[in-house]
Amino acid sequence: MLTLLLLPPLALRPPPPPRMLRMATRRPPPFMLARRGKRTAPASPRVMQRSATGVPEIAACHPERYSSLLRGKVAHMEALLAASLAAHPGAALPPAQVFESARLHFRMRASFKFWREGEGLHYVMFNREDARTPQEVVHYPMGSVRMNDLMGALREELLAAPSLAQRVNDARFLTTTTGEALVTLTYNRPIAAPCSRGLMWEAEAAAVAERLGVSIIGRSRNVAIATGAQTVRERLHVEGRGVCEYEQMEGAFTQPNAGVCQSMLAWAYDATRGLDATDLCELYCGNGCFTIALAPNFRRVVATEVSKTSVLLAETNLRHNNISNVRIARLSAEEFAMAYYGKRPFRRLEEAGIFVEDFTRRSTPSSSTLRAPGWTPRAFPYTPHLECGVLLERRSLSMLRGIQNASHALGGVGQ
Ligand SMILES: C[S@@+](CC[C@H](N)C(=O)[O-])C[C@H]1O[C@@H](n2cnc3c(N)ncnc32)[C@H](O)[C@@H]1O
Repeated sequence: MLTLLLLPPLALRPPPPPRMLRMATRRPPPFMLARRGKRTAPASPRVMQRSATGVPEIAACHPERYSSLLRGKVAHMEALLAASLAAHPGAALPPAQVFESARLHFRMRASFKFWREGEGLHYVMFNREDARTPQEVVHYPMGSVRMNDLMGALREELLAAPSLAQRVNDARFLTTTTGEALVTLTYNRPIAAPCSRGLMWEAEAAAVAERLGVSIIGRSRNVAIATGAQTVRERLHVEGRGVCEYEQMEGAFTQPNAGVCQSMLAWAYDATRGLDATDLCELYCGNGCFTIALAPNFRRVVATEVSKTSVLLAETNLRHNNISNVRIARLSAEEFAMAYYGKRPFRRLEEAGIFVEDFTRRSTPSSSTLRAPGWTPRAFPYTPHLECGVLLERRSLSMLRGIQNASHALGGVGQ
């Protein structure tokens, strides 16, 4: 049996303080203070912080520190995995394959809040520890070049277009390596009605979208208006596998770092070569990012995903890539486990043409065809996160648990 674990990114930071402690230090809500007869101090006005470079520390890249930060993360992960495997003789950790990220302009998507100061409109971000102090982002060196170009141009357009700027809350950029871009603007006002100056959002947004060469989607309560395509098309070059194409959509998960994603897909493709008599079960398949890259290596693939939008995208992506040996079901991983272990049947599986009994009974044990087990960390540049792919050969379940425990020991996951 093949187990390809793609561990979610791990937050290499100390565990949070115990919950009780945090609750004890929290201020009581204002109504409680009023009832006790105390005065509620007015909240101090929030002031936007600017940095000389236009890049707050939270968004800063430090290319000169990248290599040592990555080495530290890999060493930390190696120590955790080695400790977990120590009780299993013969289960030595093979060397990691490490894929480095571009130092700058590696993120294909990002969102920014808007902040108003007089007539001005600014992109801002907030530190995790201080959600009240907006930090101005003039440039975003982590973001793709296309995103950075768009940020300035969109801001200028918004300042000149009253119906677009009025009560705009945030901007979400989704860009691709092919130069396509989708911009989503969210609003605290109904955008289907004219703005206070009598102008319609859709008309102004369509003109701006054309000038910027993007598609703009506006979202307000219960309404979404698109000026053009609602998806962008990404093309990833996966070494050994060729080009994989993906429709992507704002709001449905996409790998943020396209360059590292290509490396991860190439690693996973290479690690699973020679398994064409084997079936693959993929949980959390998203828009089919790994499914499409790996499908040619397997006889059949069953992929599950909980988000309806992602399932639709994955099905579209299978068609675009001419893949016919994959069935996708909208099922949570927990539901799939229930079906797999015979605890509960799910009509959604049958509707997707997946018969779990058939899948489990006819799967071919594959350990004899496996290449050397391996693992690969990939970095989230300048953050404490690390994402690992691990190829496991089934020897003992307790060893598998050891690796799972290593990830839990890191104090949770984060994206
Ligand atoms: C980090 S994304 C990874 C998606 C995909 N594997 C990729 O690499 O692009 C995790 C995905 O799991 C889905 N998800 C979250 N909780 C889930 C659950 N309990 N069961 C199944 N899917 C879930 C999310 O909708 C999301 O698409």
